[in-house]
Amino acid sequence: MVYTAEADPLCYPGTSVLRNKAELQDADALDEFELSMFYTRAEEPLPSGALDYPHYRALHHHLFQDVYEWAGQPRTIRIGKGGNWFCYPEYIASEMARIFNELAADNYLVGLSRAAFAAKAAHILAEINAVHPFREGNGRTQLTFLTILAEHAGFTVDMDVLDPDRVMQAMIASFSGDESALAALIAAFIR
Ligand SMILES: Nc1ncnc2c1ncn2[C@@H]1O[C@H](COP(=O)(O)OP(=O)(O)OP(=O)(O)O)[C@@H](O)[C@H]1O
Repeated sequence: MVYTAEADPLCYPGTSVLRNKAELQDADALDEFELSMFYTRAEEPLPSGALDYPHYRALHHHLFQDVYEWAGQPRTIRIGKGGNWFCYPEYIASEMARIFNELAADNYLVGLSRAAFAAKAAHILAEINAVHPFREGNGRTQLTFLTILAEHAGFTVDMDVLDPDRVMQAMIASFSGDESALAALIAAFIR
């Protein structure tokens, strides 16, 4: 995913290719490697945790540990997409703590109807997306976390229902405060 970013020490000089463990300096080759390692790690048992920010970071670390030294660590530069700037790095920790406190206060969305779960999960995901804690891999960590959250709340999930383009459009709408499309997608994804 292409970002608007400040001059980025995580990239190879003069490029927008992120430094990576395989030392791939070609963007397409890195995308392919990243995707293949992501799928491999996503098939493995995921780190367990308390559905909190450390757990969220552990998920990102698990999924991207083969590709990036900084897997699981928050970004330190400002980034945005399509004209939307995400949370400034100095506020990431406090914002993520606030969001996960909200989730805990809501009993991790346990005991809700499908529609109510979907609406609240859409809100949590929209908030996490607006923070965008990592330099890369946010979307995939969001969906992995959503799966864990849904299963913890007693739903079964069908990842195949999630069309990547529709997820992205819904996520962009949520950035401007309209979480309805995201909630509808989540409602269709859980049973
Ligand atoms: N213009 C935008 N405004 C807000 N959010 C956006 C925008 N464009 C994309 N997103 C969201 O950003 C997330 C993608 O972030 P990132 O590229 O770090 O993740 P990824 O896992 O590497 O990529 P992808 O989700 O495309 O596989 C997705 O949730 C996507 O819907």
